[in-house]
Amino acid sequence: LDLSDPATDPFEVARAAAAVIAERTGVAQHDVALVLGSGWGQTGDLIGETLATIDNADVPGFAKAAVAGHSGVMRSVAIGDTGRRALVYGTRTHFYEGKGVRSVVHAVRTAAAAGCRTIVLTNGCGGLNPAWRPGTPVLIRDHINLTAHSPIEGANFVDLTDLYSPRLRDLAREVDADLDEGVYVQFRGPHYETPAEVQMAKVIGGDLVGMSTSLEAIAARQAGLEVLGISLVTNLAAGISDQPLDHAEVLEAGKAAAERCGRLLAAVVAK
Ligand SMILES: Nc1nc2[nH]c(I)nc2c(=O)[nH]1
Repeated sequence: LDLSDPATDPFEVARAAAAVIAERTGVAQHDVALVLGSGWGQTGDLIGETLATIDNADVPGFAKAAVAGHSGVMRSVAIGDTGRRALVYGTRTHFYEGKGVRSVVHAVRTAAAAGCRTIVLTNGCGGLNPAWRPGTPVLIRDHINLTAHSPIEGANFVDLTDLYSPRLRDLAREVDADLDEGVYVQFRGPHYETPAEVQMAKVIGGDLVGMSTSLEAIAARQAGLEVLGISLVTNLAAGISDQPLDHAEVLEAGKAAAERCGRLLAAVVAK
């Protein structure tokens, strides 16, 4: 079940992962999956009671997070008293880790194999709109994938119209009417963009720059999941303000926004 072996069927690894999740959580089906990006780490707790915690290393296809401070676990969380379950991933595999696109989207495929019909992809990102101060959550309306890669293998021409569900975006705005929307541009990373690259992103229609999410969203569409994407602007993208990027500022902004983001996630997921 080695995802890096071309002979392996990645969907078979996802089914094996879902079987471990069902066995360890005691439920055959989860309903909504959440990927918590930078700054979203603590928001999962506001969704409901954690009923099981599984170490990523115990689940086929997942690697133990190497990054200090990132939890290498996934959690089965009761969604309020709806009787439904959320599968909450505490960390994600970024494309820049060089583990291959299959690893980047494995959590998405596992969520679908575990029965989820919806996935909420969150991330931390840079904002191109100066009105979006650090700590502002922004709904993703569409994306521009600059990775030059796709998770889809073979002549499988998946349509990506309305990839970011208008229905779920409306639901989110019912919860928080002030939410703005924007186009998310995925760069490979791990370096931040130059000011010139940020201006390019702006010229081609981008509002947010990040290093995740678009490949996961494409895989989610292929798996038939309804997708909601929410970015947390943790910094102004390079060159938008004359200040250099500071990762400490990024993490600080994420923590400050956790309350608003947690309430938003909890309410959307419960609908
Ligand atoms: N590409 C890119 N990714 C990011 N992630 C975070 I947090 N901030 C940024 C940013 O400014 N650019």
